[in-house]
Amino acid sequence: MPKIAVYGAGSWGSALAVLLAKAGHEVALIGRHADEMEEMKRQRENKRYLPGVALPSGLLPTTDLTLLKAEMVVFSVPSHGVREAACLVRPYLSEGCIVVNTAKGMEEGTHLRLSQVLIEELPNNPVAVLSGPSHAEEVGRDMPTTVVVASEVETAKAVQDMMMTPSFRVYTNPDVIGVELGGALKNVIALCTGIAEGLGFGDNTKAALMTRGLAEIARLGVALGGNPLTFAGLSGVGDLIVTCTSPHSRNRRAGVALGQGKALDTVLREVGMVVEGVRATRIAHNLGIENNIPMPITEQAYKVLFENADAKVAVSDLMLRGKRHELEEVLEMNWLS
Ligand SMILES: NC(=O)C1=CN([C@@H]2O[C@H](COP(=O)(O)OP(=O)(O)OC[C@H]3O[C@@H](n4cnc5c(N)ncnc54)[C@H](OP(=O)(O)O)[C@@H]3O)[C@@H](O)[C@H]2O)C=CC1
Ligand SMILES: O=C(CO)COP(=O)(O)O
Repeated sequence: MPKIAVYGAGSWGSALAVLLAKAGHEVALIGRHADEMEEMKRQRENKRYLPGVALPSGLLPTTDLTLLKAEMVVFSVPSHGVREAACLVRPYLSEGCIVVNTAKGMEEGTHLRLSQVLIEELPNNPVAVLSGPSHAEEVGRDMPTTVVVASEVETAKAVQDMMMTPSFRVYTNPDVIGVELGGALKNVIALCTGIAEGLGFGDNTKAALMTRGLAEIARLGVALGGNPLTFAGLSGVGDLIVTCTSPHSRNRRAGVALGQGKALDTVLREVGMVVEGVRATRIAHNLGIENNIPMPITEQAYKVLFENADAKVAVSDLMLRGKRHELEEVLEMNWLS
């Protein structure tokens, strides 16, 4: 069985390492704190990030970077750590080893997608992206899950072969841009549906935010080169649904607390894990302006997060926007032609 290394021992890295080890691979789960990895090795559990999930015997928790010499390296560090992590692991990777990014975000400052960051830093390695509706808590417990891997065809198929199990169904899609942007931008909308929930609004409001949120994700995504149909797939609407509705979602939970009136820094401290939607809101706001793409929901999220706007006023501003045709972009931009 091929050797696989997972770099980043938070919730997602741990769940994927469990999945891959159960599939029969020899897996090194590489974290950055020796004491925590030793404890994980002793307890056979990641008590901080994935409590209640036993680590199978084929999974080695470690800080030993030499174990990155593997056939596939899965990157599971938050988006803001991806470039630093790529530089750190570079000397240890075998040439041709597939690098799979599983973080959902973009790089602040450059506005690069994370696969672009990895390609810049790891030019000798094929890079793939794994995305889709997949909470660590459920993957760690073998609950049926479907995801998508995006890259050039042969790499995507190799990742599909290595990762697919009876409870983890992996589809391929060549549209790397669409898959990555769907995964990064849904976090903004999940924060917003959480805020609506925290304000005491109901399912109509959440469905409105999800549907019109998808419209603006696709609008920006297509302008940046994504395939419109990808946004109707697992990494688009699929991940949007799970993140906006699941009790596991950190973005949704952070939104609920914000809607209840807590301050952003308090909320981030309380969640205690990465809330990618905060950075993604800043990035999407800037990308919308740069590309002249209307992003009304993102715009209001930006005001609430970074300009102290009242969330209730933000919802009301969205409701009072000028009249529009529902399928404006589809008709204007000939998406279906
Ligand atoms: N959790 C989930 O269900 C899913 C998460 N994702 C995505 O995966 C990515 C990681 O999320 P997740 O695992 O949930 O996050 P967590 O907050 O659970 O864990 C983050 C992990 O990354 C480590 N880390 C942070 N910065 C660096 C760095 N620069 N170098 C090395 N390690 C670092 C943290 O270490 P330390 O403890 O030392 O800070 C921690 O182990 C995110 O982009 C998320 O959107 C995607 C699908 C599902
Ligand atoms: O991307 C995810 C599930 O597909 C995880 O979402 P959260 O980061 O909001 O928990």
